[in-house]
Amino acid sequence: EKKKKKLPPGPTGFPILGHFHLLGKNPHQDLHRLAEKHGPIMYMRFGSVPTVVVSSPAAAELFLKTHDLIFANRPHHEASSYLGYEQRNIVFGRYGPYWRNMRKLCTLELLSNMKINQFQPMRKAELGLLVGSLKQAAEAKEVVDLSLKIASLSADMTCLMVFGKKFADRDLDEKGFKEVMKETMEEAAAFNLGDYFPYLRRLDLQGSARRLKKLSKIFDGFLERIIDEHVQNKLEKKQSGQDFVDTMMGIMESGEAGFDFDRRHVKAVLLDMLLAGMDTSAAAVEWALSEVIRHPTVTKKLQKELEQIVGMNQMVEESHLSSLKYLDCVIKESMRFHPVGPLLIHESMEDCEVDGFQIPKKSRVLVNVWAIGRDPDAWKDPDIFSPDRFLDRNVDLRGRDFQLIPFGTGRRGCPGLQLGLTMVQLMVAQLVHCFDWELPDGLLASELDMSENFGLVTARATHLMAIPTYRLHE
Ligand code: HEM
Repeated sequence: EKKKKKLPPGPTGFPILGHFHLLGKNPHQDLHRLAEKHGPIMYMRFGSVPTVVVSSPAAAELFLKTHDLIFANRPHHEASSYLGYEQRNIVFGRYGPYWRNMRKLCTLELLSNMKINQFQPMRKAELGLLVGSLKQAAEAKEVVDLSLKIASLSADMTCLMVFGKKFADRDLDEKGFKEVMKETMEEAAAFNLGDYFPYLRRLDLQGSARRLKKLSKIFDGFLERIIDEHVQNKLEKKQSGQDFVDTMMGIMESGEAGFDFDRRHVKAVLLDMLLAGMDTSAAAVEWALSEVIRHPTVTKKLQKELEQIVGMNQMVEESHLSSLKYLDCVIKESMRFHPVGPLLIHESMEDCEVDGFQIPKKSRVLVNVWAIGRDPDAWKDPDIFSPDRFLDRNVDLRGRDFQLIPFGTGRRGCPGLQLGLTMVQLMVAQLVHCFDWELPDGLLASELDMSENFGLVTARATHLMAIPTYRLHE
């Protein structure tokens, strides 16, 4: 009862998500014992699917470390059929040799430290372009749509790495990149009846299959054009370097993969990199900047650190990042407070027993990262944004400490962690170092709307508009 009062409501607006709670009669005394020992765990049935919601660091450790292998599967999701090329991708892929091989391939060819470093000059150039355009806006004292700018920068960086070139907004579809991405994330995140009542799937009562089909057609056409272009360039020997598409096509043509690998697999993994990388990084930057703007003392402290480490005569370089300790605290605090993946969605591969509690095969496990980040037993004053809490506390966000897991952890943890973190740290540092930010229409920083627009898998910040003033010495 005491715990119930202290815990916040869950991210989807479900007041029970943050709590230990059972629907109906409780046949599971073992679950009570488990929850008493490890903190809030909820067990219920959504339709025909047994579902466990885990909302404390200790319980998350049980599912993502102690029993990681058993819970390393992903459940069926309507979006996985359409956007995951029938679960041929990594994000929705079923645990097994194919998923392992694909993940290894992507880590090696795109997400390794060596590959990330290769793209450092590209990130510097792209960020330089953004700073240039913001400088012009600063001279004209214009209001800037920061959300849009950040989303475009993240899209450009991701496309350059994955496809070897940038695209105009309308190249994907007449609605534009950002709009299609937004619709896709919303569909992927939506609660879908068919996932819990399989016999309703064919009726498509919510119309999500129809909408997902339409979206997947847009992406498929776009990816087909990109692959054709790469094939053509290779035939005409027009190409300079080798990008991720060339590498994937090379593996497909050589037959060296050692597992089924055709165009559908190439497209599935290209779409993964686009969908998993672009929106997450942009949302994380948006949240962090919004919090920095809302807290002038945090802005001052961060700017002071940047002045000392980087100096007022130059922009931030990636080589500075490891020395920016307060920046590290700001990003950690922002990810604790606003995880862009508030619920990790896993599935049990077999019947198992977790500390005395029986969990059947194909149960869904939702790790409530949002509630864990606000667990009063793990965090002092969890509802206050305070980066300073990390100054004297060695808490890591890479999956070692279960009270802070914005990238997940274990077998299904984010393989793009290093790339995503680098992009987020660099963008936030640069935008705070080069500019002071003022909100338009005399809006006070404390009045900035921070209401969280949650879906099941992503959380978006509200639109951030602001007026920049350039700070660096010419
Ligand atoms: C700030 C940026 C990012 C955040 C916060 C983030 C967060 C996450 C989270 C929470 C998961 C789910 C983990 C789980 O279910 O246990 C995930 C999975 C994944 N992420 Fe990221 N991510 C980010 C950037 C990226 C980038 C840049 C890429 C690649 C270009 C990427 C690729 C993936 C993939 C492929 C998966 C699926 C892994 C699997 O199912 O095996 N992410 N990410």
